[in-house]
Amino acid sequence: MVKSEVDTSKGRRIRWAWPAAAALVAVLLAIALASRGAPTLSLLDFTTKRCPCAPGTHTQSGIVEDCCCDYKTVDHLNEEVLDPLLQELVKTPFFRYFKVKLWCDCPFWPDDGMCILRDCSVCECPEHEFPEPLKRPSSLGLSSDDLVCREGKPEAAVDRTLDTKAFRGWIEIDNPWTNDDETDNGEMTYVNLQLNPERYTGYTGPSPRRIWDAIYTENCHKCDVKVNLRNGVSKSYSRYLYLDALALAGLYPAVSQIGLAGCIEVLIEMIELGRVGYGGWGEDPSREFCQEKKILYKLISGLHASISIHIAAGYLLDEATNLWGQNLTLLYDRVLRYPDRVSNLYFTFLFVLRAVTKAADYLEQAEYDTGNPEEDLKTQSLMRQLLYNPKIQAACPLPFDEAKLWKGQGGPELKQQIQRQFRNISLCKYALSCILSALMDCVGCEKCRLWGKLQVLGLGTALKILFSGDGQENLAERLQLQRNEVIALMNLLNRLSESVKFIHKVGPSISKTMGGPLSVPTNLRPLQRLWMRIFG
Ligand SMILES: Cc1cc2nc3c(=O)[nH]c(=O)nc-3n(C[C@H](O)[C@H](O)[C@H](O)COP(=O)(O)OP(=O)(O)OC[C@H]3O[C@@H](n4cnc5c(N)ncnc54)[C@H](O)[C@@H]3O)c2cc1C
Repeated sequence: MVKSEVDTSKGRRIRWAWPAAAALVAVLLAIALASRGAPTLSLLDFTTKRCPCAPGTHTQSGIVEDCCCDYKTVDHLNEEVLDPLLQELVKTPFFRYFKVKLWCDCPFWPDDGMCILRDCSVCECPEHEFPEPLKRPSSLGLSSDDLVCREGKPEAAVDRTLDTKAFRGWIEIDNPWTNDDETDNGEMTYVNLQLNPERYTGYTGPSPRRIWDAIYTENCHKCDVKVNLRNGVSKSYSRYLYLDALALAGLYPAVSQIGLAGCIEVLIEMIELGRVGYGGWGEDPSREFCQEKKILYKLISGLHASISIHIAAGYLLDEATNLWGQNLTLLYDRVLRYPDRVSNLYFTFLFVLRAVTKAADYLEQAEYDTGNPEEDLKTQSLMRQLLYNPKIQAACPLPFDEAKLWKGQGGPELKQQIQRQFRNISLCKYALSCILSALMDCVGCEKCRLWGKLQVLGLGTALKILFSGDGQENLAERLQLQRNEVIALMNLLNRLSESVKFIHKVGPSISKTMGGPLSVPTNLRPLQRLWMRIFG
């Protein structure tokens, strides 16, 4: 009897609940459909309105979070314009060689990384296969057929005394944004990237885990700057030394890193403190700091997702038969089931694309000289097609709005605040590039280290372009990029473009088979799942 009463009351509750739930669902669906049906920013909107820099959601529809283009447009542009151009571009002699220091000491902990595959090792370029003008400006140049490295060949020493002469207008000085000394030719080697695809290498376990952990936990908060003045006075500052101000004051040559353990410690010998131009020592900007930190996190997460996607796209399925193919389970487990990682990949892609288009005038004027006029003309033409592409300009003219993102509430303090924030990100950029670059020396797998270094340099270059000043004005005159930075930037864009293309192609069907993104747990009731699908 009692039981029956309970059942009855339950039944009543259910009967009551359904009409209410149905009404609720109807309302929610109407709202959801209205918001989904609402036009995303059209091409025209971009030309007439300010970029919304959408707060976005972590679903792969609508506007990419903190960016100015929607997913659909990005996929479309990538497929139609970016991917075909980039695929061609990275094959050109100019973009397929990368100068890198492969044998490095880890400044943080002894290298315990073990690489289990032959694929871990990098094919370096024998001297005779490296484009002549990169060695001697007077040489005749090689046909594209000669520019082929053969995998498995022993590393050969290359003549490294060439870059400054071969690339007029390109500056070959030590890059303060990286941990490597680019002028140290004795340690640098040239690598043909085409022969060293980024794919599965078998580098797993505690070593890469520790590096990723370090990458995610390092941030600008930990950057202490120690300043030793000539007069013997030593001062410590917590990250608020404006390194950009020092750069402007021409003090970078006097800056030397004296240690990288956990933070950046910089020894600056200055004749007089007064030489530090505008800005000087800053006050605590921590209140404005989180947005920049968020951006840096998203960039790293996007890059990490891209690396995982390349591992999944080129996986050694059967070592015995050397069978390579796609590992879609890995793709799902590491990337697709986390919508934020996918969204961070799109964010990073748009961020780097914005840097490339922002530096269009500079990149167009740069010399792409490898001594093979035919190939070099092709490189230049591909760059132009990419930099001034009407489809990109119409559909996604401002992939990421670096100025808008840090905009405050307005008023007279606005400009000052933006300037301060630019300096923060500059310092962050320094920390990011420097620490990440140093961490790359701890990557135990050579091929992973190659691509890690290239992509970190590419990210650092994008940050440098976007935040070297506070506007577009005279960027081409102000900006100075090294050849290797441009190579890294465009190859990074290509890596990201390939990743976006791959998940756009296979993502939806895999998510369907594997059960959708993690944010919608499978143990939820249908209504709860519907709610989560609509509102995240
Ligand atoms: C610089 C670098 C380059 C590498 N290149 C290669 C390569 O070319 N080929 C190769 O086979 N291996 C490469 N590896 C190793 C590879 O990235 C993985 O570390 C390895 O495959 C082990 O994967 P895992 O499943 O332990 O997760 P990992 O990818 O190592 O991830 C570690 C942890 O980070 C978090 N995480 C993972 N992805 C994201 C994301 N997108 N955003 C936020 N958090 C995330 C998760 O908590 C995860 O458990 C590289 C490693 C490094 C550090």
